[in-house]
Amino acid sequence: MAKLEVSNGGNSAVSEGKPPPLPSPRRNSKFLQANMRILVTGGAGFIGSHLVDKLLEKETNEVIVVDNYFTGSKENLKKWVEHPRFELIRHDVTEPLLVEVDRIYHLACPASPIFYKYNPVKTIKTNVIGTMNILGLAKRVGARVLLTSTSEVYGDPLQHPQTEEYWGNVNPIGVRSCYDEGKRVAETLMFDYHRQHGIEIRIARIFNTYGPRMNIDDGRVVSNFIAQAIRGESLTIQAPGTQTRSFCYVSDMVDGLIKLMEGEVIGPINIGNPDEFTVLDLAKKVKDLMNPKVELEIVGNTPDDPRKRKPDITKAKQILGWTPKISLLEGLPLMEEDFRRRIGLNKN
Ligand SMILES: NC(=O)c1ccc[n+]([C@@H]2O[C@H](COP(=O)([O-])OP(=O)(O)OC[C@H]3O[C@@H](n4cnc5c(N)ncnc54)[C@H](O)[C@@H]3O)[C@@H](O)[C@H]2O)c1
Ligand SMILES: O=C(O)[C@H]1O[C@H](OP(=O)(O)OP(=O)(O)OC[C@H]2O[C@@H](n3ccc(=O)[nH]c3=O)[C@H](O)[C@@H]2O)[C@H](O)[C@@H](O)[C@@H]1O
Repeated sequence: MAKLEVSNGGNSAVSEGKPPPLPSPRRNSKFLQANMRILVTGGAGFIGSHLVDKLLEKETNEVIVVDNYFTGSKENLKKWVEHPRFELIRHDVTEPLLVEVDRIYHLACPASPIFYKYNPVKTIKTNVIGTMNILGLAKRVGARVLLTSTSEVYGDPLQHPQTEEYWGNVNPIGVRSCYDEGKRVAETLMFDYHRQHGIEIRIARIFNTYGPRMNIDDGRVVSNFIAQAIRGESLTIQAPGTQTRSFCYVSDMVDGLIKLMEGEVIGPINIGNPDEFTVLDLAKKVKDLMNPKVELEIVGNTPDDPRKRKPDITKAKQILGWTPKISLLEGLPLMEEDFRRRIGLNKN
């Protein structure tokens, strides 16, 4: 029996496991093997569309995106429509999918709290049934699958910064559970398909990522503050404002995801920028950089908002040779430029 790399609660280890399923004989033929065929679920969204841009820079990559456009948009991919190495399919991952691919980046899932709480039953179906469908596809065609999990699997963490070994502090019945418990089940499914069926898996635990192309009315903190500053509205700091987050620029995130997919270790691996800020710090930075006239307003918060979050990225550094390059002060102006263009308000 083949030896497979598996993770033991974040500690990479070697254990007995089934060998991965073989790609179909047709995919093995010399002609078809020339290109790497890559499926990106949720590829019309924020991170997904940046990932597609990066993947298509390589001439031997073909990309298929499936997306139901719940939070994503064709606009994000418009430069690739008609490109010979690109295909876009309207598809909901809660339904089975039949395509012949070598790699699957599985991102499909609403990510902003206002969107994932809008239809929580659909969110958990997307995480559970959607991930099972994708793993079933991987099993059939012998593809390697990467899941974009989340720092929300650590819940309101009692360990700081969070290492991959930490099991988390998650409310199983709260309003965020459709997302955080959904992702925890998705991770479990990944490992069970790996151990039981030999599927090649990779799990990234993504920490708060920001950058151009986020939905303007996405509801997440960086996009909200930038849109508010540009429109001259008060920046809405959800109480108490001392809660922390660590913000990763999207190009760094995409590099980390590709390194993880093409590396040897299955994870889970934290990918994020460890520079930690309070929400109040972030508001002050956006105000100073973009519109010193705007007010800071404390508003009510939502239940179970994690009080602090900062990734320990020792594993990403050592195993993937990855570190984030873009600081918050470099990334915010890049996002401001994109938001000003889309909102249609230039800097005075
Ligand atoms: N951005 C972050 O800070 C962050 C942090 C942690 C994890 N993640 C994960 O990364 C992934 C991408 O996040 P994002 O920020 O780009 O969010 P996003 O909302 O912009 O992208 C999600 C995409 O998935 C699509 N989608 C949703 N449900 C679907 C379904 N049932 N079938 C098909 N497509 C569906 C949406 O239309 C959208 O295009 C998500 O899995 C998210 O959980 C993101
Ligand atoms: O990185 C992660 O793992 C997760 O991070 C985010 O979840 P969250 O950190 O709650 O993201 P935001 O909605 O951007 O909130 C961040 C903080 O800013 C605060 N906030 C948000 C919006 C706002 O207008 N004002 C404000 O103070 C929130 O209360 C929260 O404390 C993402 O939305 C999830 O998709 C992702 O999985």
